[in-house]
Amino acid sequence: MKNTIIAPSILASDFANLESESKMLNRSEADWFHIDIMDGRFVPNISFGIPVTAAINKHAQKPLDVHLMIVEPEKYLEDFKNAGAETLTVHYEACTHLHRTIGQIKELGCKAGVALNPHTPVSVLEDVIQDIDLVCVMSVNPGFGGQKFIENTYTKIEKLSALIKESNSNALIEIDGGVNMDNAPKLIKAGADVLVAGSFVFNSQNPENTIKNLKSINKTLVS
Ligand SMILES: O=C(CO)[C@H](O)[C@H](O)COP(=O)(O)O
Repeated sequence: MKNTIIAPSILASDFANLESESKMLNRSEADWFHIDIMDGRFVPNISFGIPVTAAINKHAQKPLDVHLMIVEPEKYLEDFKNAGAETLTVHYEACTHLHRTIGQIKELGCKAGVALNPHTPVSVLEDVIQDIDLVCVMSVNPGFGGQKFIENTYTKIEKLSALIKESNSNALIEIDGGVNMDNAPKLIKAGADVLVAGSFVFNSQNPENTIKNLKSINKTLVS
């Protein structure tokens, strides 16, 4: 069984203690830092932006996976790259010229991700799937942490896995929203490569241990 990437979402962390939260993630078995950028326009919530991302990057010793839940993301790609982003994920629903935006991300030297809202079918990615490094499947409606996982996600992962395979794409499948120890094994079995977990990690008694438990799921699954 492949090694699942665990990307805790900073959105659920203690914003007054980002240095210690970052150090906890450095110590933990987390693979990436997931950074949720919300603009109050694409989604009905505002999180934080470029300076806070750069501040987290000062302490992070792992790649920053930056999820842009914003309109006109192409205007800010370079700023987020300079703030430390390794992966830049834009929303399909926010990009009129998605192919151009993907090209801009790659020209910056970042990995390119595309996120899909729950209502958006994976088939919209048919003509760009070979150009991207990651598909972020939203398993909640974006904008808030702590929401209930949408069960249709499993079917969507299966359809996306088939599309990736038939297109000879190397894109990773990332699942974002409502991920916990109950649904994570089924998500991995369905084909998820990256699990984003916010409240399940940061609201737990021992976040480091919770990350360890998520990371160890692979070992319990028969390949
Ligand atoms: O993108 C997001 C919300 O738009 C968050 O990353 C996502 O909701 C993860 O948080 P949680 O694990 O608490 O559901």
